[in-house]
Amino acid sequence: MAKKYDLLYKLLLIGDSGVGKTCLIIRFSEDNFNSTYISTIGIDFKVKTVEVDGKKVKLQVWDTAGQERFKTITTAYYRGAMGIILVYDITDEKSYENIQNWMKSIKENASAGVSQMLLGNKCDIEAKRKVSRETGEKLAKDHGIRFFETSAKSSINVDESFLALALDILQKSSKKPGPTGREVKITSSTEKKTSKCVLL
Ligand SMILES: Nc1nc2c(ncn2[C@@H]2O[C@H](COP(=O)(O)OP(=O)(O)OP(=O)(O)O)[C@@H](O)[C@H]2O)c(=O)[nH]1
Repeated sequence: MAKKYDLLYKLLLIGDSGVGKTCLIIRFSEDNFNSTYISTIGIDFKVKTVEVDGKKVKLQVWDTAGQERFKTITTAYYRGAMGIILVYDITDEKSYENIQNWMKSIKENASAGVSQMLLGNKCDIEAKRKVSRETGEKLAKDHGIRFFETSAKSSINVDESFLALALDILQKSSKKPGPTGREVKITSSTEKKTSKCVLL
């Protein structure tokens, strides 16, 4: 029987409660969105196999509870992650300010050299925006990590961001990261989905 995947990557989403971590994972794994808010208790995961640079990569995406009371449980999962996705809500300044604390938590708990990425979610509700795109971009740039504004609701930059992180991990683990670089193969249509939010 043909092997179902070539590589298995464990990704972890962290960020304040209510920023949309669960919705981003559901959009990515099931292409679905539900506006009913059920706060995650502890930790959960979903899987999706994608194609990155000609390889079948099974992404095991771990969803953590943003609430402080679950911190001890969730930080225990940092160590096994190959990629960590930091999420804030563009309509909630506090969730953006707290990214610094989440980054500190990565330093304390994750493996050195873990690939990271910053997402400003809920970019579909521009009218309620409190954090500018430039602010998010700058923070990511200062830390040398990728940045996307996303919308789990309108399906903007969700596949693109997960695939970009998977590519980062693949390149990091590759023995021959030559100067020519490697390309991520995004098979879904990216044009119409990236209209509202800028992709770096
Ligand atoms: N407009 C809009 N609402 C969103 C988006 N993503 C999530 N939401 C809403 O935000 C609320 C919280 O979403 P969740 O995905 O449960 O948030 P979370 O970060 O997983 O929260 P915790 O599990 O408590 O850590 C829900 O009511 C969602 O419907 C988005 O892209 N746009």
